[in-house]
Amino acid sequence: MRFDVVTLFPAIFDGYLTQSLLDKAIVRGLVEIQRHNLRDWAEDTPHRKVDDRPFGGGPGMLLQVEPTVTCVRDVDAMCDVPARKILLTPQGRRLDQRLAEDLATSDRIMLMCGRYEGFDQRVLDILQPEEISIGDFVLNGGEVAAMTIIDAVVRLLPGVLGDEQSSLDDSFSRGNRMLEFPQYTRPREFEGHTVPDVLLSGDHAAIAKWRAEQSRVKTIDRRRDLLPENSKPNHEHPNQRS
Ligand SMILES: Nc1cc(-c2cccs2)n[nH]1
Repeated sequence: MRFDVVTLFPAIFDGYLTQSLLDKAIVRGLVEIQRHNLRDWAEDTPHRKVDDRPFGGGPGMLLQVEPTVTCVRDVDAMCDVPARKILLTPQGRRLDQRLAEDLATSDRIMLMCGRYEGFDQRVLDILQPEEISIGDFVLNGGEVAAMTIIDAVVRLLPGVLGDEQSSLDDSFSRGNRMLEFPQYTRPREFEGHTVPDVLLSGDHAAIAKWRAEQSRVKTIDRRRDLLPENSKPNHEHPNQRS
């Protein structure tokens, strides 16, 4: 899979691209990430200006339609595979695991990272990108949202996670809608906090049963909305926080 990131701040991605899982996936040729600085498409070369004040007044600046549309078209044409265009915005469809799994089936994704007050509306009208939000909060720019999408998608690509780290059993993966059961590792006791005996028993059936119950209780307690209608308890669970 290839990602093309359109951004005013390509350097923001420097450290992120060298983090181990992503770096290994790139080195192994499982993913390619290209950055494109929107300022390279500025008409006004001395100042490389790509933003301007909004018509009708109002705070802040908008990213102008001409450099943005020209940049996206040029980047799209850089490789034969057409890019699935995604614009990061708080107004977009909320990212969830199902959308991440859908994105992971794409051969090429272009991530358009806005700044300031966003893009001139004609960028959306002309390019018709998919608008995606990573949550109901406002960031200073789309770059963090873009990294979130890259992170959630790359780990789903075949071969990226070894079998022992498979994403198949993740919370939310492939329709799984239960929260994770508690996990423990050595030491067996720390400051009086011990590991549940069942996990030390070697009884795999009992362990699986315990883990399933722990997931169910935690999901009821924290994310009852994830449970299918027919399995929602109609009483307050003893662990239910008030
Ligand atoms: N979910 C989300 C996206 C964003 C931004 C994208 C671009 C500028 S701010 N904030 N929150």
